[in-house]
Amino acid sequence: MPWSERNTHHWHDWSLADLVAAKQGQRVSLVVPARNEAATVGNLVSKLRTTLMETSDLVDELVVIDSDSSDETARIASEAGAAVFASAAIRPDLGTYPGKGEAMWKSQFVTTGELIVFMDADLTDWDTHFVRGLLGPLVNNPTIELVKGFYHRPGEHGLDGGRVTELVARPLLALHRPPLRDLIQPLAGEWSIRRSLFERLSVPTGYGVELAALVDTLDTRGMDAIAQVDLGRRDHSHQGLFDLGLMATQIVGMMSRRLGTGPAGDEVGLRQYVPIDGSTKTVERTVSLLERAPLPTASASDMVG
Ligand SMILES: O=c1ccn([C@@H]2O[C@H](COP(=O)(O)OP(=O)(O)O[C@H]3O[C@H](CO)[C@@H](O)[C@H](O)[C@H]3O)[C@@H](O)[C@H]2O)c(=O)[nH]1
Ligand SMILES: O=C(O)[C@H](O)COP(=O)(O)O
Repeated sequence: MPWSERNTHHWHDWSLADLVAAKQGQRVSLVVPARNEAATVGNLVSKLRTTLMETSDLVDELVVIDSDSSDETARIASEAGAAVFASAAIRPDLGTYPGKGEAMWKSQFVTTGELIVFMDADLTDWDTHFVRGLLGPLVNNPTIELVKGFYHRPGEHGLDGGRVTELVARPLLALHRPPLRDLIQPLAGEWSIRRSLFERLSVPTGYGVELAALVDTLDTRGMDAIAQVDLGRRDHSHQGLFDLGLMATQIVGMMSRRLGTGPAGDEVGLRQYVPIDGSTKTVERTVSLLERAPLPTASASDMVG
């Protein structure tokens, strides 16, 4: 039976009660990295808390990592019932960098669960069963170490992926890691992982984090350590194409590094051109390709370069 049949599941394959019973002895940490998500984080946290912590025992801790927000994200998340940590304030001795991957990497120092579930904070169409689905394979199958969500993305460009998924992630995987083509949403922000694996991964501080986790899990553990789960429908707030260029650069940079063809340093200069008043403005953007080293050896000067 091919991987896509063996290791593809649906969130309703497991009941909440069965999962709570099956996870016995293992703690679950739900981690939400958030940068300026005041509009959505409160509702997200309170729904997750009520359903998965108060009326059931599936999640043991719900942690929002505030990724240098300049809005009310931290206060709103805290009032909704999350434990909130500023990414920059976690282990300051290790330094601090901007980015989603950095927030996720730092979460390891303030969580205790053997099982970690990540969820984006900007979801607009979602439900708490996402967490249930992402835990199903981890709780029930000891060989599974990383679980990726996938979903229908309503109204998105007539395809089921986003713009970076279709134009960057899928082509990169086709060229360089064909087994991962079976992942329907390789960039999904909703995924879960055993702590024992996460702490051994190099973690790009920016948006390369999702694809790097997949590539490195494939390379070190094989496809049989990965599962994917149909979570139904999902929608989120969308970045403009200009900013997705930065995300794409980080993802291509992460892959180049793994192919041994990455740039010498941890930064690249992305040049973009913006039409303004009939002329073209050149915008220079510095894009970080920095990666945090696997946890046991990490220190401020111990970055992957
Ligand atoms: O510096 C940052 C940037 C973003 N975020 C949070 O990360 C999540 C996802 O960020 P977003 O900018 O909405 O990403 P998308 O454009 O939706 O990108 C998709 O693709 C990315 C690359 O794989 C993934 O990291 C995302 O989770 C996935 O939703 C949100 O909660 C953000 O608040 C941070 O915590 N720090
Ligand atoms: O998965 C992606 O490609 C990014 O999340 C962007 O998605 P979008 O094109 O739907 O905004």
